[in-house]
Amino acid sequence: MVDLEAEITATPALNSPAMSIWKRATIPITLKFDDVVYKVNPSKRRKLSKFTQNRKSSEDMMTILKGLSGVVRPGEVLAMLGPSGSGKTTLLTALGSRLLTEGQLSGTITYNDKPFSNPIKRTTGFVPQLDVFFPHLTVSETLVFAALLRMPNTFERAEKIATAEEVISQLGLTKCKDSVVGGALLRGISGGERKRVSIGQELLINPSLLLLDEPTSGLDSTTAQKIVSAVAELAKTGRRTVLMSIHQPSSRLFYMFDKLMLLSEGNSLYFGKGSDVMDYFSGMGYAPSIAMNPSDFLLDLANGLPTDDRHDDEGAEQVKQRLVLAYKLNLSEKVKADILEVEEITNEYSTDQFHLDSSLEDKRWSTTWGQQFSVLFRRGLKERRHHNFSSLKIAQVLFISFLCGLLWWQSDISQIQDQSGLLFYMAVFWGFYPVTQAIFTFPPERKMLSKERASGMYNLSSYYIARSAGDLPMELLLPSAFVTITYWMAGLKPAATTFLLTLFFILLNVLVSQGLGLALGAVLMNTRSATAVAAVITMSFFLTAGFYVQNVPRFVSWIKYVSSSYHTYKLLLGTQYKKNEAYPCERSCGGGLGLCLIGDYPSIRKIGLDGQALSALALVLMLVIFRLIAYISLMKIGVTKD
Ligand SMILES: Nc1ncnc2c1ncn2[C@@H]1O[C@H](COP(=O)(O)OP(=O)(O)OP(=O)(O)O)[C@@H](O)[C@H]1O
Repeated sequence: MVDLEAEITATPALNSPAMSIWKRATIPITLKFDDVVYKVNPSKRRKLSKFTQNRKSSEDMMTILKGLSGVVRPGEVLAMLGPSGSGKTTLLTALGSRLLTEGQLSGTITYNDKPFSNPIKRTTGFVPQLDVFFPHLTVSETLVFAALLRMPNTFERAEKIATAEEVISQLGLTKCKDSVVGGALLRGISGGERKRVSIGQELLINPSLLLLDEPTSGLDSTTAQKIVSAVAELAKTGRRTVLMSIHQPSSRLFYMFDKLMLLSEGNSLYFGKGSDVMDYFSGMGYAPSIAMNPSDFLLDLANGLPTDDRHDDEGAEQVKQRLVLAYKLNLSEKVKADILEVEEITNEYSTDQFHLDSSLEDKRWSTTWGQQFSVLFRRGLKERRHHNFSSLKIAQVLFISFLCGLLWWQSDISQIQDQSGLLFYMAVFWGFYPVTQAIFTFPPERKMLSKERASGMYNLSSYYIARSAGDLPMELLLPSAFVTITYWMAGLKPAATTFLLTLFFILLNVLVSQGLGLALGAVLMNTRSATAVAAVITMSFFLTAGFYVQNVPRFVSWIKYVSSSYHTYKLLLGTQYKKNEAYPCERSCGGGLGLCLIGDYPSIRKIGLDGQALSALALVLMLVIFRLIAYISLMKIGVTKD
């Protein structure tokens, strides 16, 4: 496997042909949206079945977007302004076709007069409000992996890497390119740098349509200015269509937008040229009484608080209603006419141009399954190198292995009770430890998975297999070390086949337990709840494994068959002992030592040494079922709410 850092260093510098790919959008897009209404059921939205949801009366639904219309052309930047909760993110998400299935969306949204499609998806960049990254990857690694996954195969691997390098330099990230991005628990790059990395990830695909949700929130005005002017420049020079939601732009930023949309409680109060907005409201009698930032004035208006004493007698609700009505009377027809006019103009792009460009063919993924797997596997190893090769984890397992070896030091068959205790302990320890590790696989990556799947970056199966395989070497290495140390120290049967079979069944048990942990993490997507449920399940498995209690009432005795610990324990006993083998025992009558058959040893007789193949089959079935449950649970991520 080629080392990524070496590869990055070896890539051609900025004069690579790859760097020109994002100078101009491949296909300029005219985005039109007309009468967009979005309703959600504010309560119980997750618990309702589709059937019940359909029966819900429309009064129960909350309308978040109330008939919004507009047009944004290539090279234009539309800023959506409005108070918190006015619907900016929802509209932006709807326009990026990333709304969740639980709401009801109506109206029309078209891209060059066509509905959303896979080629549009792959040429749409979406920068979410909250940046989502793998904290342990460096800036450079983050962008290179994104380039390898998102850029189509019409580009060579070296070109993809060169493009990532170019994005780094264009966005001024060279200084921090080798720093880890960081996260809640790990100090990394600054907020402004994170935002630029986030934008950079979207620039890699040379987007024709770029949607940015609050790209300046939390940044100082100079950094915000730099980011917005870079984006405006990209729109102009590359004929890109850019939409951004923005809370309260400074006056410097305000004048960079070509178009403005002012929202209030899901209603449009203004849609049109940024330069005309102040005239529009002053024409209605609303003008700032003092010199102020236009966006402050517009936000006051959207909140129903005119900064003008002529309207002191009007309540906030009255002001808002008046503005909504005025929009409907004065502007909505104009916007609709604009939409119609654009239809004719955009016909020039609306033919099958997307299909002419091989990079935009209507196939679902930009890269092959194998490439996705390889990149995701390498990315997973890099991100989790600290976790997987944690010396604490290794020390923990080594300590337990040696302790077991010492406690059972060179035991022999005369101590059959002790030996079966060790076999039981091996079954339960390796039925518990991997579960607790695997639970933490998917929940921390949920947001990332959701974001990347929504961008159509990769197939779920390539992610799933790469992710589970990434942890496997360590997951298998530790139990192998444990079995090797304990087995020989404890004096279990000194035969290579028996040792190898013992190791094989322990590893099978590890894979089953890992599957259980993956399934619990994926179903619950919450490590705390998953840990609580895992504790109950694994304890039930231990209790029913046949070591603690043998005389189980018939009506609950079936329970052992669903316990992976029972099957593993039985397989370990069957590997170690044969039914007809003798062990030294005390004679029942006459005293003294004699020989008894292992098959007659009370606890072994109860569990039985027959049916080994069935137990192995049961473990294999569990392995498949748990992993299927995990996979099916992950399928909903990216198409339902986070
Ligand atoms: N799925 C949902 N269920 C219930 N309410 C929702 C849902 N989605 C959005 N809302 C509500 O819709 C309104 C608009 O939300 P949105 O996030 O679009 O606002 P915003 O203008 O982007 O706000 P901010 O500037 O604070 O990010 C809010 O009141 C929000 O609580």
